[in-house]
Amino acid sequence: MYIVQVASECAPVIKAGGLGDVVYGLSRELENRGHTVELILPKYDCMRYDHIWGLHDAYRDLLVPWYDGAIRCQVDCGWVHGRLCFFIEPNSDDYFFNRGCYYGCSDDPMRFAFFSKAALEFLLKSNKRPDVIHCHDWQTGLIPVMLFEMYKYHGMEHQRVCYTIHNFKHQGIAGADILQATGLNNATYYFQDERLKDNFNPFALNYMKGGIVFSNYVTTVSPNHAWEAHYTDMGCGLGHTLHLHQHKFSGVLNGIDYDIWNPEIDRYIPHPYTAENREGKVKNKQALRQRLLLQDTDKPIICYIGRLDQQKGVHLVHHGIYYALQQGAQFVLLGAATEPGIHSWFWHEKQHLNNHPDVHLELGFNEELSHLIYAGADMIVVPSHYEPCGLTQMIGLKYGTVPIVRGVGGLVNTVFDRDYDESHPPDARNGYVFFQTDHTAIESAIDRALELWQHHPQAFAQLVTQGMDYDYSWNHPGESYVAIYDRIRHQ
Ligand SMILES: Nc1ncnc2c1ncn2[C@@H]1O[C@H](COP(=O)(O)OP(=O)(O)O[C@H]2O[C@H](CO)[C@@H](O)[C@H](O)[C@H]2O)[C@@H](O)[C@H]1O
Repeated sequence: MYIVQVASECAPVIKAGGLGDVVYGLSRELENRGHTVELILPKYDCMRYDHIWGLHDAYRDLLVPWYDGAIRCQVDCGWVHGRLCFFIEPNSDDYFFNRGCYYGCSDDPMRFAFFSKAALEFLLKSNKRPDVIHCHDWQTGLIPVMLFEMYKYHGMEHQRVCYTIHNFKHQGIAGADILQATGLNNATYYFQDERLKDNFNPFALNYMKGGIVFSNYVTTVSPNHAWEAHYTDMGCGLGHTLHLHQHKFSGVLNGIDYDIWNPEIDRYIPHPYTAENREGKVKNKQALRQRLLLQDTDKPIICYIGRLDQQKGVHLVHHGIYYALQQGAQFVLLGAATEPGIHSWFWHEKQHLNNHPDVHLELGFNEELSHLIYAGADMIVVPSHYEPCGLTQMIGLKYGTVPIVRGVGGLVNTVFDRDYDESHPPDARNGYVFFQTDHTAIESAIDRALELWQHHPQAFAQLVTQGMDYDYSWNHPGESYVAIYDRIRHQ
């Protein structure tokens, strides 16, 4: 099969969070299975060019119709750790992707509508006719809309779209001008309940809703979150739309790329280790302390790695830091906030705790450091408010870092409480789960983990082994996506 992934991120060249990991990991798995995969991405000025090999011109003078005229684009192509990627660079005064950031601009809906249009135009003009176009998140929600309303009539009638939602919170909301810009026009047609009209704001168009309505198949990134999005407020207003399209909607649990996230071969950690021999993990813990200037004591290290966002339960992360210190543990946090309020909150905490020998808060994005933290910490907290899948708990498991998670979304599908999970026998449990959002809930889960670490080291080691034995590779999800592609290809 010939599959084209269109997304706003692909790790490690463009990574703001888990979307990048998934786009890269799934693409590699599909190629390993013998399929042809290409990726279409924006050419951001701030992406990691050091991760692209052989960047060269692929298509010059791609004229992308936009409003009444056209924007001239250049498409470059190169390999990102073996994946063939096409990067779209528009030449216009809008500087869509030359902003020094991936997201966070007031015209984001316009920027990514343009990217979606350009991606389709590139496929059309370069005569690429994939069996499946796999689109991700709101940024590419307009692709199936434009494909089936416009491009289908210009030679792309056989292409099918699989649309994956990684985060229902961000849906891409725009006004009627987007219809003129993209050439979809016909406002009366698109401002219909069964098309793009936002379910709550009658004057707005919703890209993600468009993605759900027009795609041949829709997934989100875990079975439990598929249920939550359909039946609870976690669908952020799209529950009814999902209900109407339930025949083509399901949850596929993400995988982890074990070529990148694997303590046996991880090039960012000084001491490799395996589930059977974890001496390296002890040394990585020392290396982590040295790197972050933490005191060398006989204490467990609890970590948090992730975006600092309401989604991630920041108030519980914050409480977790102080509670861990109070209970005699060390704490390491690596996170970046886009919301100014959260950023300044954690920045002040960092100043406040700066001279504390048992805690380090690293505010910013640092891929290399994240590997050392996964390898050196004993436990990882993921107290999310909601979590479509969650990768950090799965990476933690692979690195023998016991997850302490809130029982929501994909966390429920991947972490099984050592003491209370009744659906798994004791030798298949791998972490700690709490459900409420108050302080007591996370405290009691941390207490249980620390108690085991401090007083029953052998049982803790056994729990680590059980976690490391789990297979959250792309193997199973890869199979599921191929089945979905096969199903829609023959429609
Ligand atoms: N400051 C930092 N420095 C270095 N690395 C950092 C970092 N902050 C985060 N990361 C890395 O980014 C990834 C984050 O994964 P998450 O599952 O938390 O994704 P996120 O919430 O962004 O995305 C959404 O998409 C993913 C993928 O579908 C879903 O798992 C998730 O639930 C959903 O919210 C991990 O690889 C982590 O190590």
